[in-house]
Amino acid sequence: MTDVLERIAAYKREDVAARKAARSQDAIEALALAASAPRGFRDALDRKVEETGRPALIAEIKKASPSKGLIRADFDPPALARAYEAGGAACLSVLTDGPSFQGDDAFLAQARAAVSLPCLRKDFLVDPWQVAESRALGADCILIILAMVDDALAAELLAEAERFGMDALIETHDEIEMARACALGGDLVGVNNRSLRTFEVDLETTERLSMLSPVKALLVAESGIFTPEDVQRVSAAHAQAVLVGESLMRQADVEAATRSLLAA
Ligand SMILES: O=C(O)c1ccccc1NCC(=O)[C@H](O)[C@H](O)COP(=O)(O)O
Repeated sequence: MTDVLERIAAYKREDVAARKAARSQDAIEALALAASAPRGFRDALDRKVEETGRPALIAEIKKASPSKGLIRADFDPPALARAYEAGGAACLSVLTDGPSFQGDDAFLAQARAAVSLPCLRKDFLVDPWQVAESRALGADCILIILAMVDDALAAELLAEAERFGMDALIETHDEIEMARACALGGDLVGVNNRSLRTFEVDLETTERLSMLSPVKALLVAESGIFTPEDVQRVSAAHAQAVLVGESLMRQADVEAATRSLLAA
């Protein structure tokens, strides 16, 4: 039986093939180079940690997910981006995948235009062409999910991100992926507390893997963070940033909820 990650990878490959047929590498590179300059994503996280002495927040704009269905019906990316910025987020993560997350490429540009925060394009990269596309859409950072790509493709995605002046968040979920992240040499490493195959969420994943992360990398704890105590817990395990979606997306007052989450 295929799991959700395999299903997503399969439709992404088809989608990318169609997008590449419509826009050559040269055409997408021209758009990437014409996009407004990248905002330093890792630098913004470093600055926030320095300024507050607490983990920095990557706040996610997420309408729906495969594990939870519809999360927020009243969905306005620019308003959500402004609420996150006012509440103290360091960076944004914007889901652009349509079939599984009800995302849209346009959400990224809309959210980014509303704030001065750097933005991660949260999507599933299976082809280096998507890095130039992400930059063309305005992304400051891409996501490399090691569960979805082999080492050669991960290295290509990372090199493309560097070529376009972007950051790359390298996502891991187990010891083998963390060893692969160390070998890749990126400086922004995430531990996803959610298994993207079973949807099981456990903050112990961050606790287990954090000591294995590359020394020079900033460590991001991703998924399943609902309370200030959860932030404290992953901070005690040396996470310097948290990536939070659902718990903030479900609040009526997103700005106040963001501030409360960071108040610990
Ligand atoms: O969220 C899901 O159900 C999901 C399923 C399959 C692949 C990826 C998935 N989520 C992507 C993420 O990593 C999360 O959106 C992100 O870490 C925020 O998580 P949360 O705070 O738990 O919404």
